Amino acid sequence: MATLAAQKQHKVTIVGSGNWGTTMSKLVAENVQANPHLFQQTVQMWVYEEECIIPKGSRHYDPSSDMSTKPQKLSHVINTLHENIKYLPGITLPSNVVANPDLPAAVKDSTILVFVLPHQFIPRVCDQLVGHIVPFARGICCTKGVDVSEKGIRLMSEAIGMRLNIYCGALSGANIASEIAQEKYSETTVAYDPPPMDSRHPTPKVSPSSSQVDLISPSRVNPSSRSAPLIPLPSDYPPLSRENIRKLFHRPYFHVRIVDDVAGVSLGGALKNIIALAAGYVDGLGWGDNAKAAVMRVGILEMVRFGKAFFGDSVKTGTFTEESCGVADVITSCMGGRNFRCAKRSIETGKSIYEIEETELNGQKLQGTSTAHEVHTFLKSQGLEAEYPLFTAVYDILEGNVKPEQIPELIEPKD
Ligand SMILES: NC(=O)C1=CN([C@@H]2O[C@H](COP(=O)(O)OP(=O)(O)OC[C@H]3O[C@@H](n4cnc5c(N)ncnc54)[C@H](O)[C@@H]3O)[C@@H](O)[C@H]2O)C=CC1
Ligand SMILES: O=C(CO)COP(=O)(O)O
Repeated sequence: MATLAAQKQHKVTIVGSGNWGTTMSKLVAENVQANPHLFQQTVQMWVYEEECIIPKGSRHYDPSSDMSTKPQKLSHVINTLHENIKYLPGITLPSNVVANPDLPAAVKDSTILVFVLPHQFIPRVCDQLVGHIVPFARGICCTKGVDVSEKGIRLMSEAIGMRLNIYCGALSGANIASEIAQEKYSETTVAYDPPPMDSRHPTPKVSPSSSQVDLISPSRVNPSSRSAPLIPLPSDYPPLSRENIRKLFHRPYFHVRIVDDVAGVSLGGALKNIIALAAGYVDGLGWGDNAKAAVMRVGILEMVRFGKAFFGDSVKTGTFTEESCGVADVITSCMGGRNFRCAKRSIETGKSIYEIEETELNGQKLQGTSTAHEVHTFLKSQGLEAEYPLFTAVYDILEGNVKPEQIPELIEPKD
């Protein structure tokens, strides 16, 4: 009788440890415990190291302890208290989450890399990963943003995949981290559609003329241009099928739907942050829910138009309208997200949104402000700013070119 090859387990590293990164570490760590045949039991969480001190309001505050009186390394505090007191206070992490400030050590031998960094840090962190990951690793990008350069626009999952020469899917949804950390029900969308290529299948051919990130279509970086063919997953690992990826993320309180539209999922997460800023502005003006609904409506139309215009047939309209990563994320982000709250506060206080981010977010980062700039840079390069009046209005408000009070006239269709 034939014996089955000994199966290895996948090692998972969460690259990031902010508000969402720490929440992802918690739920992934719960799932690896539930699936020991698929996943190694320790989940590494890479921490961008900094010093912190336990604040007075914390349940861990103890004036007789060094941690409450002298600055300590954040990774040490997380591993000692099993709590990220800075970015996810009040939530106990499973003991199999190990905070690690050493990036190469954190990703060593990991076959699954879950990227949860603010998008501005992705390129640099990926550059630091080159040569330190196994070549057959797979990525899932939970970061919300886009990557714009003089070469064009690409998804963060593409930016990761092309820099590291790995397949990278995306996870995005109506997912305010603090609610999920408290195990309140939510849904998410995972875009995962890898080429059929474990060692039982041939590696897909890549055109020899492809020249990595330099190859661009008229409007965007060509996602299929890679420096080398993808490396198949060795057959002694469990397959990284959709079902097994679902097992990594699905929890009773975090319901996963898997689709194949990486562009739609990624763009929903990135562009809703611009819409949330607009919603924050009109709410800060005291204009009420109808005004908020109006900017959400226009923003959703621009989101779909943007996807179709620049990502073509790879984007499905239904991803925006039917999945958590689309309209649902716009709604939750325009009710309670950080971009919404900070834009609103900036109107209420008369301070710039950058000052609000600096003084009120305790190190957490907004993604909408830089995304508005990046999307504007890209649209301008295409001469298409006027086709996206809400995205353009948010950019112009951030730049001080127009006032939030002008939003209604700015988004009114022009004959
Ligand atoms: N917080 C949320 O509710 C959700 C966030 N997201 C997305 O997840 C991504 C990550 O956000 P969060 O985890 O919330 O982060 P965060 O905004 O809470 O924290 C900022 C993180 O950036 C790190 N950092 C600071 N400087 C750095 C540097 N130079 N290099 C690398 N890292 C540095 C900090 O250590 C911290 O971990 C973003 O794209 C965000 O849009 C997605 C869904 C929900
Ligand atoms: O992406 C989010 C909810 O899905 C969180 O949005 P903020 O970054 O605006 O808090």
